[in-house]
Amino acid sequence: MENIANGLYISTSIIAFIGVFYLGIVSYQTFKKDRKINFSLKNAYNYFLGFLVLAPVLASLYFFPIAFYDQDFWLETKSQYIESRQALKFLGIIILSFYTFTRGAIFLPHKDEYYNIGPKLLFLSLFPGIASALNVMIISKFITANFNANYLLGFFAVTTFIYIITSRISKRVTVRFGILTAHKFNVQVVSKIFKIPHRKQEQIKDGKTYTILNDDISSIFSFSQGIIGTYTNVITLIIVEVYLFTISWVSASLLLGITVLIMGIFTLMSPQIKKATNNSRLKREKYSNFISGLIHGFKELVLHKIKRDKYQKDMEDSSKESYNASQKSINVGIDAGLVSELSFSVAIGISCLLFPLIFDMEKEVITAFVLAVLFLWGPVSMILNGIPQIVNVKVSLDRIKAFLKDAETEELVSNQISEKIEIPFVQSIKVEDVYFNYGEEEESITYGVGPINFVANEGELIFIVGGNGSGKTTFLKLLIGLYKPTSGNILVNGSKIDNKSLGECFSVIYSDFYLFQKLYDLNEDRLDQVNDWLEVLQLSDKVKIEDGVFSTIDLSKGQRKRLAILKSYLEDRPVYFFDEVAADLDPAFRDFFYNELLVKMRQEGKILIIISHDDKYFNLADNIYKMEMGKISSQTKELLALSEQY
Ligand SMILES: Nc1ncnc2c1ncn2[C@@H]1O[C@H](COP(=O)(O)OP(=O)(O)OP(=O)(O)O)[C@@H](O)[C@H]1O
Repeated sequence: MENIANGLYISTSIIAFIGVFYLGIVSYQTFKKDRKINFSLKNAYNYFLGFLVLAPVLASLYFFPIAFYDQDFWLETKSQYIESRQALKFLGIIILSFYTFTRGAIFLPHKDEYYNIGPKLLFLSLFPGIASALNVMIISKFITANFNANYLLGFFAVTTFIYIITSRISKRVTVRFGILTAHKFNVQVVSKIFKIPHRKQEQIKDGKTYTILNDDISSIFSFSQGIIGTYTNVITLIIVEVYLFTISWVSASLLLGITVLIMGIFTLMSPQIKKATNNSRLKREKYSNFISGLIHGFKELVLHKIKRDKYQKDMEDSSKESYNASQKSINVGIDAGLVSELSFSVAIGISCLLFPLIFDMEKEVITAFVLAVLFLWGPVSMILNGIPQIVNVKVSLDRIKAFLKDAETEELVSNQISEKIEIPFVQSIKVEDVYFNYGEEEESITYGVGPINFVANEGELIFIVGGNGSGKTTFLKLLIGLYKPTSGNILVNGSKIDNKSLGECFSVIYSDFYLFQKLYDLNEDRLDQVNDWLEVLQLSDKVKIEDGVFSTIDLSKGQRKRLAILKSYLEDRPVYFFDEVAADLDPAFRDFFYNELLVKMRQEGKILIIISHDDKYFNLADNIYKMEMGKISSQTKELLALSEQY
């Protein structure tokens, strides 16, 4: 009894310490203004609801000694009983205070939801673990000892109630936790993707990005779900193992040894699981590339049976390969699981059949032991199932980390140079001896452009001409900061600026542009001109702009181009770069584009750089540059008119 009282005081101190520690953190976060007061009715309801869960917990403190030690526990006058009773009452008061104060943090929510959910989850998920361990102890006590079944039944009812209620809350919070974790990773990955240098991003296959955003993040979601279950089961395992020690230390030691052994088996097998999982993810990437081809190349594929059938076959093969690889990684997990189950069965066999003979154990003890061990089977296999998931998530995290590594370097570079440069007005943009190489230097075949020297001033209209592969698009990407020059400088208003800020100066329409339904960047001052522009673009009966969103983008190619031009105009940036924009426009609208729109924009002081083959309009140009074999040269209009080689 004295031991029990001491044990209770130790538990009480631990709970009090955790409570004070948590309150310290909450106070610090409140001081740092990370938490703000929020007295809502919902919060108050949740807070008081918690007392309903707490009531049976406190009731179980009353029932526990009656059920497990002495039916007259609360009546006995012996000093040890009085001491234990006091310790138990003290524990009750501390549990009540713990809830009252720590749960009070609900009225001071943290701005990062993790801080609200995390402690709640860790705390709540303890209960189902403790409750199910207590249930085993009750049943095993019922078999082995001569106790009044009514008390045990009462206690059983209380623990079951606690189990159900806390499981329900904990599972719901777990889902929230999983969603939050997956969302957080999603946000992180997407924000990093924007920081990957464009050249690197071009080299990453679609399949990789899809797999990272789908498979890897899903595996983080599943893991965050599983890990809480594992935590609850580990609590059950620890309590029941401790209990087993009180029944038979020999058998319990064996069981503990086996548990450690099983963990060891999994640790040894985890490199194999990791290798198989990694391989399956790579196969999945390959399959995702086929999905990308199916979406983007659908028109090409669907036209001819032979193409369609061959592509479908390749896709099926890749799908099979990907699932076979997953099967391999699952198989390794299954083998590890079976070895563990076998070890567990051997442990039961030895402790139930062999040890009783050797150590002369009583039948009741064996029965209680077997019962508890059999009960443990469920939590143990759930813990074991969770281990491959841990490996799985490790693979996903490593892949995400590797994927983002390039992004980190780019972020660092841009942070060093730029400090929120805003360029409202560009007077001149100058390119000085810029070179760029596509391949790495050690590669035998590399393609590069340079030297490029180019200048454009406010209110100038400049044409870029050149044959296929001469380097026009590469020059465009260099000028707008998508590619970083291998050497040379790009100056805006005479000053060197970094790539990111360079991009801010431009509004660009690429030859393979993507039209978003929402206008993410528009100058509100220009909004009142929208209807007039839609009229001019002959789109007013097709498209409306409401709250910055096009009512539709399901239009013909030429109409979409017109919409892209409007979108670009609404962006109102100082420099415009259009790559083959007029190519899909009908003659009337092409005329409007060159003779009216560009002229109007030039009058507004914009710098206009146009990649074009429309020699008919070259007379509008202030300057014409010609690209050949990656080099650029300024040409007079007259010279170009004589030459037909662009
Ligand atoms: N992503 C890339 N990786 C490697 N080389 C590339 C890449 N893009 C272009 N190139 C090479 O760079 C050269 C210039 O290509 P670029 O796209 O700039 O030419 P272009 O003048 O725009 O051609 P086009 O009129 O056909 O669009 C070409 O020889 C091409 O093979």
